[in-house]
Formats: sequence, C-alpha cells, structure tokens
Amino acid sequence: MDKYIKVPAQGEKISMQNGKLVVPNHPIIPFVEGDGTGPDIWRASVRVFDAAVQKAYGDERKIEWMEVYAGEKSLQVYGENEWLPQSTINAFNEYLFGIKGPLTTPVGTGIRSINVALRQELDLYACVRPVQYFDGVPSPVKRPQDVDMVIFRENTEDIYAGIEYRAGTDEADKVRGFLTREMKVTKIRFPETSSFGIKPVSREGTERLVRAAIQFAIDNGRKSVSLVHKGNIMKFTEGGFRDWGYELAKREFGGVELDGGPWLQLPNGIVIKDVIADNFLQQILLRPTDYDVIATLNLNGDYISDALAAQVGGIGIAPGANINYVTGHAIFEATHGTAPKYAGKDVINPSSVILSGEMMLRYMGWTEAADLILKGLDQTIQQKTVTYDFARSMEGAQEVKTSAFADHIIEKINQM
Ligand SMILES: NC(=O)C1=CN([C@@H]2O[C@H](COP(=O)(O)OP(=O)(O)OC[C@H]3O[C@@H](n4cnc5c(N)ncnc54)[C@H](OP(=O)(O)O)[C@@H]3O)[C@@H](O)[C@H]2O)C=CC1
Ligand SMILES: O=C(O)CCC(=O)C(=O)O
Ligand SMILES: [Mg+2]
Repeated sequence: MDKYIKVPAQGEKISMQNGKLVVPNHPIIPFVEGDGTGPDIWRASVRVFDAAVQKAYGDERKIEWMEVYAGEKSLQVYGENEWLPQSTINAFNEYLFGIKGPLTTPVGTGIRSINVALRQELDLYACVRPVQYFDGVPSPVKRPQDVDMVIFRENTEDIYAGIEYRAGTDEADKVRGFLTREMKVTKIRFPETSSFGIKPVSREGTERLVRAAIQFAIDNGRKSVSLVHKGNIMKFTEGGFRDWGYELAKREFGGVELDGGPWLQLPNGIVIKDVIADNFLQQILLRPTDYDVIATLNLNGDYISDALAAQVGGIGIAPGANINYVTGHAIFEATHGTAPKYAGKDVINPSSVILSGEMMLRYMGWTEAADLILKGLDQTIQQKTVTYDFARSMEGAQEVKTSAFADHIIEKINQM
C-alpha cells in the first residue's frame, strides 16, 4: 500500500486456502468510486450493503471498506497520467475481492480502457452477468419474465485485448507488410489506409471460461449452456471457441452427443449447445426461454450484456462480476458505464451496483445479507418508487433520486 490508501485499522484479508474462499467476519474490501455517475451510485450503494450486513448479522460481521483509486479521481490523488496506480492493482490482488464503479474510456484516442486493464492485470477471465427480471420493472418486451440467463463472457482475449495498429503508422505498415508479403494475403481491400486489429482466441482461454460456465450450470441446477459465436465467418477464433467448448464438455463433464451432435447432454441432463451470434440476438427476443447459461467471447459478450439487460428494463439494473475461479480474485462492477450526462445530479439508478454487491455477498457466502438486498430492492420497485429510467415508462411511479431510492431499500431491509 502507499500513503494515499488508508488501510482500515480493523479487519482482515479474504483469502483462498486449498481452493476454498476464507472470509473473515470483518473483511477489508477495496473499492473504486468510479467516474461520472460513479460517486452518486457508490454513496447510495454502500449504505445499502452496510444496512443489509448489519440487519443480517448485527455487530458480528461488518465490511471494512478501503478506498483505492483509478480513473479521474486517481489523477487528482496521484497526479498526471496515474490512471491506474500500481498500488490499486496490488490492493485488489492482496485483498482478493473488490468492487468498482464505471471508469471512462475515450473513443478513438487517449488511454486504453482501465476497466479492461484491471481484468487483464488480475487475470479475471470470466465476466459473469446474470440477467433476471424484477416484477414491475418496465420493459420493451411482452414477457420480460421469460428472460432468466447468466452470461459468461470471456474477459481477457479477443479483439477486446486492444492489440491494434492505427492506419498510416509505421506499426500498421509493418503489419500490412507481414500480411501481404509473408502471409501472401490478398484480401485487404484498401491496404494503404487500413488500421489493423488482432483477435487472439486460445484453447486455454476458451476452456477455462466454458469450464466455469458449465460448472455454474451444474451447481445452480440450470438447463443448458449455449456457446454463442460467429464461427461460420471467423472459423479459427470463434469457430475454435465452439469446438474447444464442445470438446471440453465431452472430456471433463461426460457430455454425449444428442441425435448425432454437435449438441451434447451431460449425465445430469444439462444440454450443451451452440448458436451463431446474429441468430442468437433475434432468438433472445423471440424465444428467450430457450436460453439459460451463455458462454461467449469477449466482444460478443459485451454486446449481448447490454441487449439482454434492455429486455429486463435496461442497464440501470444489470450487475456483474469479473472472476478468476482458480485464484479466487474477483472485482464486482455494473454492466453500464459512467453515464456522464447525469454525473453529480443524484438521479441515476444505483440498482446495477447494488446488485453487483449482492453478487459479492453471495460469493462470500453471506447469503442472508444478499437475500435482504434482493428483497429490499424488489419491494421498492413493486411499490413503484423508482429512479428516472424506470419512472419514464412506469405508470403511477413515484420518481426519486439515487440517494432516496437507497433510503427506501434500507427502510425495507430494516423492516424485515
Ligand atoms: N465497466 C465500465 O467501467 C464501463 C465503462 N464504460 C464507459 O462509460 C462511458 C460512457 O459510455 P456510454 O456508451 O455512454 O454508456 P453508459 O452505460 O455510460 O450509458 C449509456 C446510457 O445508458 C443508460 N444508463 C447507464 N447507466 C445507467 C444507470 N445506472 N441507470 C439508468 N440508466 C443508465 C443511460 O440512458 P438514458 O440516456 O436513456 O438515460 C445512459 O445515457 C464510456 O467512456 C465507456 O467507455 C462503458 C461501459 C462499462
Ligand atoms: O471499458 C470500457 O470503457 C467499456 C467496457 C464495457 O463496455 C464492458 O466491459 O461491458
Ligand atoms: Mg459494455
């Protein structure tokens, strides 16, 4: 740690021992507030987490929060160009768990994503994003209650890894020269003015992600795991993902071919299937009940996360976690970004971060506190006390600010 990070006097580290998480009663958990609407959301969410833990366990358990810095606040604290200080990475590494608000990434220029950098630095290979419907939430589809999926998005590879060369630079010229001269590629339509991006997808990366998705399906009694890919066009990367996924399901989970394959069935009945990504995006609107656990590559997972979130009310209620199931490291964060036009207005919906905290508590084994959050949020929405995003299409809604929305959830928790 350094002079900017105040380690709480009380509290202990969460650790992984013999493959099992060991969570003390007073765990120290690092958090990053985030940019844009991040501070408004964090201020509201942390009060909900503390209230749920207090109600569930009294003084026996308490989270000791430790602020660490990334993004714009980090520039204020650490100085110029310190978007992601090494101490922040070290803290997430050492304390195993963390929770963060969204961080800004400029388009087309400037720094590469700090969010992605954290996932890569800590090798948080699974981005887990559950998509479930809360009764009463306004939705653009007729039967939002039919959507109950958990997305497992590969989090460290693919075009998302940021290996890119800008048109007109020496690097792009070198890549073009290699492709055209050494690899004899003739299919680059406008070679002189092309930027180039590289899409690494590996067997190891695929296997660990698909393994986590199948294990989750088994542990949670889910019906199927769908490998979502564009393997008809990108045969070796996305097609590789599909083939390696099926092979793993056979080899490690005893999958046997259904009607001559390629679909498989595991001994416990779970079906492993695959679907091409464009078709998947229309089917989740038309037949969402056909899908359950989703395993997909990084960029597909990014698009699918926001699209599915919209079906259950939007990215105001879309939680997530970045997890390495082997080391136990995890950073919990919402699916949405900084929503900068609402920054500092105390109007944004904090549900995505609140539900990300709920996931964290459940992952810690503090299920009583997690359940209280779910019930408190559910009751608040059913009472039609909601933030602007839900209020704009909910008849008879009482529109409240971010902070007041949290107050209502806490009130419900305290009444339970
Ligand atoms: N993990 C991370 O930290 C992420 C960071 N980002 C970054 O965030 C920045 C902004 O990205 P942008 O593409 O605008 O996407 P955002 O997710 O920030 O916002 C897009 C729109 O989604 C709605 N929205 C987002 N969050 C909420 C919320 N909590 N409650 C209610 N509605 C919400 C708003 O819609 P409306 O206008 O209809 O009210 C908002 O204008 C970029 O720099 C991007 O890179 C993006 C995604 C993830
Ligand atoms: O890092 C970013 O700015 C965007 C990331 C994103 O959209 C996501 O991970 O879902
Ligand atoms: Mg995204």
